[in-house]
Amino acid sequence: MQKNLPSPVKKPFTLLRRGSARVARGAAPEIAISVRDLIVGFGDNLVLNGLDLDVRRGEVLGFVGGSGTGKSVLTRAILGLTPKRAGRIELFGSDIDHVSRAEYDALERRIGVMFQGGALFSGLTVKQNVQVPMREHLKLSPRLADELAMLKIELVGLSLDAADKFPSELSGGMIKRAALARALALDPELLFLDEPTSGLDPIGAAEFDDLISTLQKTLGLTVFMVTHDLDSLYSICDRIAALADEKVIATGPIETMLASDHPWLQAYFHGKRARQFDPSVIKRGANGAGL
Ligand SMILES: Nc1ncnc2c1ncn2[C@@H]1O[C@H](COP(=O)(O)OP(=O)(O)OP(=O)(O)O)[C@@H](O)[C@H]1O
Repeated sequence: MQKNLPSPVKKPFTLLRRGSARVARGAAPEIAISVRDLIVGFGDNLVLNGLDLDVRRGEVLGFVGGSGTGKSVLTRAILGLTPKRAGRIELFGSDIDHVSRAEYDALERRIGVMFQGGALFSGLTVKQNVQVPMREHLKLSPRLADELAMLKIELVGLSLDAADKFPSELSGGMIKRAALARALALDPELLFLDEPTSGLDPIGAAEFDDLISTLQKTLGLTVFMVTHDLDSLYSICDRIAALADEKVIATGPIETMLASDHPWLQAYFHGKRARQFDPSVIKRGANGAGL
């Protein structure tokens, strides 16, 4: 997915059209992201064709699909970075094609994005990277900006002396944590994670999964996570959505994926590199039942 993602991070929503429709008011919608009949293509290459997807508030949704099927394109379309040909995308109940400038700014502040590879600004320290979204959206004194950045750095499990290091001085795992700290800079409700465990060794990947899971629970986050990591899908995802044939072909808990007879899901979840089904590692709901 990295090939199409900006580096360093490009501002999400830059392609949003700013109309005049009002943001839905009243009770908070249960659906954080709603996508309907989405069509995205490049020339003759139709990548997404009639895609529907809901991401519920407070869930971790794992988004899977073969290489080149359009996971990145969907993520970028939701973030307003890739234009669509047709369809409707709502964030927190607001149609992103019809929000005013003020509503757009407010939406942007509710979202954090961790791009694959981190997409940190190489000329800025970790602390300065974390402060980039704060500078864009908040009017903070330097002292408060420093204190807040240090809090985020601590939150993701980095030692405080990492704050003054440049990305080139960090390990792969530290870069991911720094990128996560930046994604959390504005206390978002919705977090986009792009292959967060790729490139980590199994222990580092498991630790990162635990971190995401802990943060999601303690901060009440909704998480949209593109991943190829079966361990993440089993252990931290409430539901999984699978992309194939230009659409979401299945959504549901891991059991739904395991039971599907779609050839791609069969190959992915039961193929040579799949793991043995172990119910004890599946994420459990509050009542102890599988979700
Ligand atoms: N800006 C673009 N211009 C032209 N084609 C594009 C563009 N962005 C993506 N594509 C095409 O869209 C298709 C889907 O690409 P995408 O990067 O979304 O796949 P992916 O599912 O994220 O793959 P991977 O798992 O390998 O990262 C590919 O055929 C890709 O070449």
